[in-house]
Amino acid sequence: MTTTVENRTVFEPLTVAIGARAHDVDLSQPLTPALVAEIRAALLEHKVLVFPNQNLTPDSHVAFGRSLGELTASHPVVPGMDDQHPEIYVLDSTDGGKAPVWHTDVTFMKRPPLGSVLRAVSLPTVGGDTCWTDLEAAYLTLSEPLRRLADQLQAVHDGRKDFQEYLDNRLGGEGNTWDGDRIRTLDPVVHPVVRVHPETGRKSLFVNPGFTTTILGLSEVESRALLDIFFVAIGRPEHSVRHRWTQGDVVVWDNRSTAHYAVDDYGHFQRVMHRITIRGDEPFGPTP
Ligand SMILES: O=C(O)CCC(=O)C(=O)O
Ligand SMILES: [Fe+2]
Repeated sequence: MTTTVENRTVFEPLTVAIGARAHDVDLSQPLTPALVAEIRAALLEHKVLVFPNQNLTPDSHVAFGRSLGELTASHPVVPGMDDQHPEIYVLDSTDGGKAPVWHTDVTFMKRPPLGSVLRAVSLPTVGGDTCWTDLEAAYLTLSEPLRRLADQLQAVHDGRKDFQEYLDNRLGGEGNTWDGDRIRTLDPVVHPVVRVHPETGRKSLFVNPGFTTTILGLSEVESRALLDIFFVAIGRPEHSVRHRWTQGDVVVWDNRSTAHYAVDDYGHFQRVMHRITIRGDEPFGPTP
């Protein structure tokens, strides 16, 4: 459904499953409470909101993020942009800032972010799109018996493959403060395989090829086979939206019910994005 505020059309759906584009919204200006409420409601309905042609600075990017919720540090491990902007995570393709795999952000922590606000700062001349996919739709592609099984499972999420070396070698073992704790180790965490959205009550298939390594209580072979089945359910084009960036575009996503994939099709061109993250809560599964 298209959303209107004071007779203006604000959000136009991009697909029936996921994604909407905002019209006539200037994120550099202070937002009225009514508009903030519309953005929050649209995020629950569409999961991914595209705000084209914005003119944000690092300061106004942070200010917009704050209007949506409490911000985290840039990342548990990767330092923020500078002392003035510790919340901004700079993804620079020439310094490892690529993510060409379906993943939900920071699920290797007990409390992954609620959502993120990503801004295109410097784009390659070709390629560099980002895709988001609906994990509620992924859950619904599973057969009923498999859904019943998934509802009961828990899985291990491990960020060490991606961030341990960075933590040890580039930061001397001292990461950022996350949920009040200084990060010195990246101990794997356990989350339900099916996450219940804390605001809508809808179920998502909350595993991801980026960070989920095993399913608790299964043999290694069973765990691998079942994760493969779950991963195949994630990322169908029909459940996904792909954004072709223009400089200044801002995209907000709900990290509780989506995964995303940054397409690495621009070779050695530089691509720089700024991301801020909104603090989230501990995922919970369906009650038996
Ligand atoms: O670079 C992008 O388009 C997205 C990268 C990513 O995974 C993120 O910002 O969380
Ligand atoms: Fe990401």
